[in-house]
Parts: sequence; structure tokens; C-alpha cells
Amino acid sequence: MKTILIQPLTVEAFAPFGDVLDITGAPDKLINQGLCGRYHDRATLDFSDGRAGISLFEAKPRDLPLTLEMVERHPDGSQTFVPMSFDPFLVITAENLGDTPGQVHAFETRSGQAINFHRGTWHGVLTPLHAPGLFAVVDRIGPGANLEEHWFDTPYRVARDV
Ligand SMILES: NC(=O)N[C@@H](O)C(=O)O
Ligand code: NI
Repeated sequence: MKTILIQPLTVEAFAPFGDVLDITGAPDKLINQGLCGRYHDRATLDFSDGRAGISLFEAKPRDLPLTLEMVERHPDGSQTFVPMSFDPFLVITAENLGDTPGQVHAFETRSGQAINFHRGTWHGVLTPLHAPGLFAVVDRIGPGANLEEHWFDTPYRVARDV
């Protein structure tokens, strides 16, 4: 089994796949009489033939190393995961190779980071590393499955070391 080494999530490394939302640096705006910093409009939300919806996910935490059997993508919409805890979580993506997944990447968030997968990005399903795996999820509500799955012939091992 090939090992995918987990790397820290950065804006730059994740840029081909989506957006990282965090409060790094100064806020874009100070609001509420200066008592709140607004980090404004930090994700590209993109939906076709449907609308944005907010759902709550309670996902089981996974142990590492993780056996990655599949990735999926949503051709009709982006998908945002906002943790409702301060625990880091695992974010798995794959490059697009023609119409199938290519190189797989694994990132670990820092406390307080959220992510938005761009529409059509290959990704692993929501993968908490700690309980409660409680997340607010913004994604497309509309007709059809909006889901393509790719099951690997040989699973990957996702880990912090080889
Ligand atoms: N199926 C579903 O709602 N969630 C997945 O898309 C996921 O990325 O976890
Ligand atoms: Ni998804």
C-alpha cells in the first residue's frame, strides 16, 4: 500500500483544491463598533441547478494510519466544512487526471481552520480525528446525486510517517 504523508494545511498547498478559512492576519473589516473582526467572503461558493444549504454532520473520528479506499467529487457544487470544535481534522484531496483522480494529498488543519472544496474537486469524505466530529456543512441542495465516487484498485495508507 502506498503511503500518503499528512502535511500541514496551508492556503498555498490547498489552493488547487479549494479555500482555507481562518483568522490569520488582520481582519478585512472591523464591525460591531470595533468589537468584531470580519474575515470577509473567504470562500468560493458555486452551485448549479440548486441552492446553498447548511447541514450539521456528526462524523465518527478516524484513527491513523487511515486506509483510503475512495475519493469523491461533487460536479454541481462546492462543499464547505466548518468544524464546531477546536480539533484539527484530516482533509484529503486528489488532483484531477483527465477524468479520474491523480496524485492524492492529505492535510491536517490547525485548530480554528475550516475548508471549502471547490466544485468538482476530488476529496476524501469528512474525516475527523477527534470526537465530537461535529461540523457545519455548506453544500448544494438540489436535484440529482451531485456525487461521483472513485474507488481505488489498491487503497492508500494515509499517515504521519512512512
Ligand atoms: N455525502 C455527504 O454529504 N458528504 C460527503 O460529500 C463528504 O464529503 O463528506
Ligand atoms: Ni463531499
